[in-house]
Amino acid sequence: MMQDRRSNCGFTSKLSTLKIVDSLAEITRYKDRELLERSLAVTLSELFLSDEFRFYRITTVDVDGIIELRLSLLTYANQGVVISEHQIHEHELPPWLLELVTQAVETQALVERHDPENAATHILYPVYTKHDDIYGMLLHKSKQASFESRRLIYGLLRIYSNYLSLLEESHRDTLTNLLNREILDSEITKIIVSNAQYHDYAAAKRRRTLDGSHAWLCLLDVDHFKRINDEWGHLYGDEVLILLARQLENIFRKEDLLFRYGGEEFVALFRTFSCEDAQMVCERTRNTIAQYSFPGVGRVTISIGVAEITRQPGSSIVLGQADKALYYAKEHGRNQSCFYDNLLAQGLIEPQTINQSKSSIDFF
Ligand SMILES: Nc1nc2c(ncn2[C@@H]2O[C@H](COP(=O)(O)OP(=O)(O)OP(=O)(O)O)[C@@H](O)[C@H]2O)c(=O)[nH]1
Repeated sequence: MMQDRRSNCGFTSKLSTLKIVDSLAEITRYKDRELLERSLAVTLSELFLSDEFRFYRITTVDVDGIIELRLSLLTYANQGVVISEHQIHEHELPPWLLELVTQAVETQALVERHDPENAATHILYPVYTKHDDIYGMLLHKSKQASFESRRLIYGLLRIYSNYLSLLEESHRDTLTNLLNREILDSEITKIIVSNAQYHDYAAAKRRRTLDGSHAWLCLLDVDHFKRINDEWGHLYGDEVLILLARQLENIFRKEDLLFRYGGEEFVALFRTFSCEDAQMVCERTRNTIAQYSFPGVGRVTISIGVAEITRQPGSSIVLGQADKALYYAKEHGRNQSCFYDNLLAQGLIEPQTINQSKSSIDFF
């Protein structure tokens, strides 16, 4: 009986054991989340050759007080062929899928639906974070899904999400729980690489083939932080850093990335549709912090240096440019935000060179 079911789901027991071991090794080979998801999709479609897999990321957005679910397709795999991530809009999704997702979110369990037209079954597996929130959904389309195949996929997804949690933890700063600098470089590089695929970057922006948005790196540094440590002690200094991180999380949007970059330095990566919007974001950040009363310490200000991420030859150049703007802000009164391009256009600073980029950043 067991043998029958196994051959139903398309693999023999010996081969499948080897394949599963290989799959586990493959899934846990990557540190980059996107590669991890890709390898999961490839693995599943190699194990179940005639089936289709789609991996969706689920996010929630607050639209005028109503929480809406948003899906983006991270990977699509069919017979080992993987098609990469793209954002999808709700109207592109069949109504049955939205219904299935809602059911899975409500029941927090695997749900499925028979598709008589294609004589197939759609099985939707929720994927959880370590806090038991639903992080994504795996949609498996199969003509012969068995009990064992469901168990196996469920098990692989658990391994995947446990590994993802470990990875996420290793990317977090232990004091503030923001992202740490280890993955900052790769996040900047991803933006540079995606910009670089356009030969005429400026024209691509005008035509909105780049979705019209600008990507910014904002380097924030606490003013006179040494004085806080000296006057109140390191524990209070640490508390300021923790509270500042929470403030930044409130100010920036969920999709923006926040890092603790050094001792009292933070980085935000965010997108806006115009330079003015970016200036507004930075000023709002600076102002909110300046008005916040840190328990026991009182008012604390920050200085901000900003660089646009375009097609610089490397992440250290972007960081160097933001650092140069930050240095200018510090030297000219602190508690202000300065943009590298504006300072350069006004002749207030010299262009950042590759050699400077290697040495100008402080590490902690
Ligand atoms: N409490 C605490 N202090 C830290 C931490 N990391 C770095 N520091 C301290 O942060 C201080 C940074 O001082 P400086 O680089 O001189 O800068 P600043 O006093 O903020 O002065 P400006 O940046 O010029 O406004 C040093 O005293 C470091 O010891 C940390 O994790 N916790």
